Amino acid sequence: MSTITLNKLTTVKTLNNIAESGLDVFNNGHYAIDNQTAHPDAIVVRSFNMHSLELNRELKAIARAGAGVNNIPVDKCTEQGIVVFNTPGANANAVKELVLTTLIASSRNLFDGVAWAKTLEAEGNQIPKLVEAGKKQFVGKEIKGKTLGVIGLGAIGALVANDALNLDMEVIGFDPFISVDTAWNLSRTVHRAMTIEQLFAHSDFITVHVPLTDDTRGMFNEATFSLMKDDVHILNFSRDGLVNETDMAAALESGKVGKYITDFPNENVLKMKNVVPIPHLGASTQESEENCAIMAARQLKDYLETGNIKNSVNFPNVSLPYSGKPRVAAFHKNVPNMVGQITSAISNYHLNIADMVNRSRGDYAYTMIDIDSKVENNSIPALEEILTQIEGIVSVRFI
Ligand SMILES: NC(=O)c1ccc[n+]([C@@H]2O[C@H](COP(=O)([O-])OP(=O)(O)OC[C@H]3O[C@@H](n4cnc5c(N)ncnc54)[C@H](O)[C@@H]3O)[C@@H](O)[C@H]2O)c1
Ligand SMILES: O=C(O)CC[C@@H](O)C(=O)O
Repeated sequence: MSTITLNKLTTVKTLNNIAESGLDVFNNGHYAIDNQTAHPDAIVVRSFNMHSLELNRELKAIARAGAGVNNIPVDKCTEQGIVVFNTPGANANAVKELVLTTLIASSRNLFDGVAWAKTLEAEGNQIPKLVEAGKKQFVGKEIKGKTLGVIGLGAIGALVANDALNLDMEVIGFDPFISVDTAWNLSRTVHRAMTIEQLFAHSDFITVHVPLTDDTRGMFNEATFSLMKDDVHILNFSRDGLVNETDMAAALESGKVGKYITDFPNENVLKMKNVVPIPHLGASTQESEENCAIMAARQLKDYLETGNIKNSVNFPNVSLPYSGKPRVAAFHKNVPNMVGQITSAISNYHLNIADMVNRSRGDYAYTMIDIDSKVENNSIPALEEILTQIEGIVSVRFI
């Protein structure tokens, strides 16, 4: 259990390179960007692995400028009342463009062909003749009329599915947890696979756009490869852990998998036959980096300044219009009578409640209470102390 209060100058630490336009959001005199501090109030991160990082007592929130949060110890953050945000959809177009680019380029053996052409540099005026003689080794396949299986129809998967239809592909999608918003945006001509096995059986190309979780880890393995068409091309712009790399290496050797296009090279991947290793470039566009940084920073700033939560992966979305009245924001266990105990403690202090909101998510809940009278600065620590002593309270903040 920890008690936290907002400092005069709020310290934000960045663990990766974050676009300037995002950091500019904090440029109002109330924040200090300090990448050396061990006591940040907030962290902005991209892919930095935070699992072995100590979460300091002052830390209130972490914003992931991107989609995947498997580099963040989300459960530990929840237990400590640290809000984790991500930026849904902010880099989806960048990833979609690279998926479609590499889908076509690898089907046409473009990467191998270009690499081969460069080896001819020393051949002088023989180059055109050698090109015409050698190009037959790179004859590819068109994607028109082929079937693309899309696993995960979220922000990226839905964009890929819709645009692949416009490239005259057949598209089959699988997502048992599809959101209503995405379902509305998805073309009606995307075929719905009722099981992932159905998708495996019908696809010439498979692209995966799901988060890495305990359920999805290793979903591409010897058993699932055996359900796929021979020479299937697999595109992985999601996470390396979705693929059993030993099984993938064997499937590429045997030709069961014709090509493996992955955004996650490592020492195993680079040894594989017919692999197309891309150095994690899915979200690496100026537009996407700016979109993610600005969205992450705005969400973080809003939370620090008003307590409102939008796009958190571990706490509920909560919005209470901020009137400037003193506000108590409390994280607590999602158990009976927490709100009753918090409001009683406040009224016992002779403070009147103007407005309040309570939302729960899983085992935890968040309550914000606006107080209708001035709260003297010297009484805040005592009230904080009383609130934090309530059993089930994780953290309390006065805004
Ligand atoms: N290569 C990159 O640079 C890059 C960039 C952005 C995202 N990503 C990765 O891509 C993933 C997807 O990103 P997004 O923005 O589309 O996320 P998203 O949350 O919008 O979509 C994920 C979708 O996967 C679905 N899903 C979850 N479990 C599933 C399962 N077992 N089977 C089928 N569908 C399942 C969800 O219902 C959701 O619709 C991220 O989690 C991240 O790991 C990589
Ligand atoms: O920050 C990046 O460059 C990659 C982000 C990407 O992996 C994500 O999950 O959004």
